[in-house]
Amino acid sequence: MKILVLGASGQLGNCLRKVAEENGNQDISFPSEQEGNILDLNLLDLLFIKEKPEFVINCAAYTAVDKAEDDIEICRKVNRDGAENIAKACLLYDATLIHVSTDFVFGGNVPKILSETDPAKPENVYGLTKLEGEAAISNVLEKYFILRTSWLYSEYGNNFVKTMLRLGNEREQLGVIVDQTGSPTYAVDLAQAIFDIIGSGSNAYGIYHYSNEGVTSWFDFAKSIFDLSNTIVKVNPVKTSEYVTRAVRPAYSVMDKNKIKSTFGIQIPYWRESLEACIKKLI
Ligand SMILES: NC(=O)C1=CN([C@@H]2O[C@H](COP(=O)(O)OP(=O)(O)OC[C@H]3O[C@@H](n4cnc5c(N)ncnc54)[C@H](OP(=O)(O)O)[C@@H]3O)[C@@H](O)[C@H]2O)C=CC1
Ligand SMILES: Cc1cn([C@H]2C[C@H](O)[C@@H](COP(=O)(O)OP(=O)(O)O[C@H]3O[C@@H](C)C(=O)[C@@H](O)[C@H]3O)O2)c(=O)[nH]c1=O
Repeated sequence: MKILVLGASGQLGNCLRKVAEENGNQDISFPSEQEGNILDLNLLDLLFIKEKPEFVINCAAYTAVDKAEDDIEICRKVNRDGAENIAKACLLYDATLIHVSTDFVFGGNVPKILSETDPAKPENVYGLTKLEGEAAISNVLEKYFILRTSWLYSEYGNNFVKTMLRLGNEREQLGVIVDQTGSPTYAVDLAQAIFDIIGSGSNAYGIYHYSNEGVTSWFDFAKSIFDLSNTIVKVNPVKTSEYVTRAVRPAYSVMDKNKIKSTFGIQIPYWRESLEACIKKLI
């Protein structure tokens, strides 16, 4: 089963590489951003001809949520046009696309657990362009799995866990938002779930939600990061209104995972247990 990973040098790309190595999967390629620039259709064409993938995993994205507010054009190019380019290549070469999207497609103004059929209503540029990417894929292709995930972290790349560990060692106290609720996701768990979907041989194409089990706030998440890493730092709960950011973030973005669990028989770890596993690798 030949697999091609795009956006391979990012956080999730690195986790896919690590899990593939651990699983002994060698039939997978991880081209660099130059070899696999998703904005270049000719380059994608050559890559698909060379690799002949049956599955393509798209991890490439513009993920700087605040910066995106002032950088709409490039953000949309990567998150919408890039996704569309990959879908077109998948259609042409008969590959199945696994694309990663986000809880930020939801506005999060209502404290309701969100299923795949709930209406999306993004409140920031990043979420909007990711939603446009989802639509572009479903307009072009039938054979796709879109996995919406949330609050991704791992030992690779930039993420909230690594930021907290750094700030916790630099400062005596920190303010962390207490009124945004969601579910953290260890990118290694997501990587394994992606391989499970490929391995299932299922053709139940469509949109799926995946995060770790359980619900928390950024404040409680930060407290757990410091507890599990034995970092001594005072964490002060702050309200969203007191912590000014360029982009608006959802107040409540907890996603229902029943569809992915029942369709593929995937078992999802509880967020704190996965966090512990990640912290052990980081300290
Ligand atoms: N991080 C998170 O908290 C969450 C992420 N997601 C989604 O998960 C997916 C993976 O995220 P994550 O691994 O954390 O993101 P990263 O930002 O770590 O990785 C994205 C990668 O895509 C690359 N990239 C950007 N533009 C292009 C391009 N034109 N061609 C090829 N590659 C490109 C980036 O390169 P460079 O760094 O050089 O720009 C980077 O290596 C994304 O789709 C994201 O939207 C969903 C929910 C939460
Ligand atoms: C660094 C820091 C952040 N925060 C808040 C700001 C924000 O509401 C929240 C998370 O901030 P970050 O900038 O780390 O994460 P952010 O970029 O908002 O994370 C999002 O990334 C995109 C790509 C997604 O798809 C989302 O699922 C989500 O993971 O924590 C604090 O309250 N205190 C702090 O010291």
